[in-house]
Amino acid sequence: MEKYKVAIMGPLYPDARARLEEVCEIKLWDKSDPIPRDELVEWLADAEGFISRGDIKVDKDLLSQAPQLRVIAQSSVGYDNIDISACTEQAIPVGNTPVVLVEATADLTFGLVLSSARRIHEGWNYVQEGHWTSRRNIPLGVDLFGKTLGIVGMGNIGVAVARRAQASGMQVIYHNRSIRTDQEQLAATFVNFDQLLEESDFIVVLVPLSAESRHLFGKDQFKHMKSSAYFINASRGPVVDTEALYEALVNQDIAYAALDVVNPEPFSDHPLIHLPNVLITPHIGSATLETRTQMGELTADNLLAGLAKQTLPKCVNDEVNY
Ligand SMILES: NC(=O)c1ccc[n+]([C@@H]2O[C@H](COP(=O)([O-])OP(=O)(O)OC[C@H]3O[C@@H](n4cnc5c(N)ncnc54)[C@H](O)[C@@H]3O)[C@@H](O)[C@H]2O)c1
Ligand SMILES: O=C(O)[C@H](O)CO
Repeated sequence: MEKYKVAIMGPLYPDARARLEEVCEIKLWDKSDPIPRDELVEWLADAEGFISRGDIKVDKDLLSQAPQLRVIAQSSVGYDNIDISACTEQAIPVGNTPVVLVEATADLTFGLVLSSARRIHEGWNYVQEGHWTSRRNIPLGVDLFGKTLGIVGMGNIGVAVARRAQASGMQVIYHNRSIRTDQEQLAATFVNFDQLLEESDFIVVLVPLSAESRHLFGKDQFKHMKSSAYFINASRGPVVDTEALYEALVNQDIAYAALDVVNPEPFSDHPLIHLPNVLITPHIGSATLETRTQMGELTADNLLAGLAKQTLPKCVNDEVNY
């Protein structure tokens, strides 16, 4: 049997790789920098399947140069880098990896809440730098118990973060596109956006990036928050206006920011990094061995289903899912 031609933006985990190699002729880009656009265009000229990556823009122009393409899969739940309507127009189903990454991402997100509130990383730096001699004088942290956590984007990961917060004795309020039908069971209260900004001691952001959510958090929103508020973003960097966040932290309009995602990524020379009231991790929400392995498997399942013109297990544009 002739093998399917596929272009894959790595990493590609060993189990998924073995399955794909059985039926696919693979071109694999496994460098951490994104593939140059002209090289990608060349790769896609005869590709039937494509595993894309969040740092690659999949737009109309790219799709128009990929005449054989019949499925795109991506190892992430977010797909803001892909023009979904252009894919739908070309009858290309797009597979993503929701659900399998929920618990790992919720752990990291709540880890940011906990680490920033209790200054865990600062404590470790203090010990490592040899300052723990007789007395400790690092800034005091704050309790989680009895505080209010506001979640913006109460989807799969938001709900899993709420469970963790409730176990620590926090009250949970949330703002979402719509009131959740299971909110009684979640023991969380829907509030409007302004109310959430005003009442939360900790704000966790977990909305997908869209035209509506781009710069959802800017100068006015930070001014609306408590000056003691902790702001945690684990969604996408552009949901926040980075310069406005920097100003809010410098002016102490808010107390602290903990970010797993920033704009731009990678992020190595912005003054935000040098503020004392910031904690940044390099977009590692789902980065555990078990979870990344499952994401790799689901991505392979989506790709293989699309190549075989079958229904994708997880499809973003269901209308073209055969
Ligand atoms: N940091 C990481 O490594 C990491 C890992 C996984 C997901 N994410 C990000 O987290 C996002 C959420 O993932 P999920 O699995 O919970 O998705 P989900 O679709 O289950 O939940 C998203 C929720 O946000 C709500 N929403 C959408 N737009 C909104 C808006 N403008 N205002 C308020 N609510 C809005 C939706 O109604 C939904 O309930 C992803 O889209 C991705 O960008 C980041
Ligand atoms: O959307 C996701 O799944 C994560 O951000 C991984 O990129």
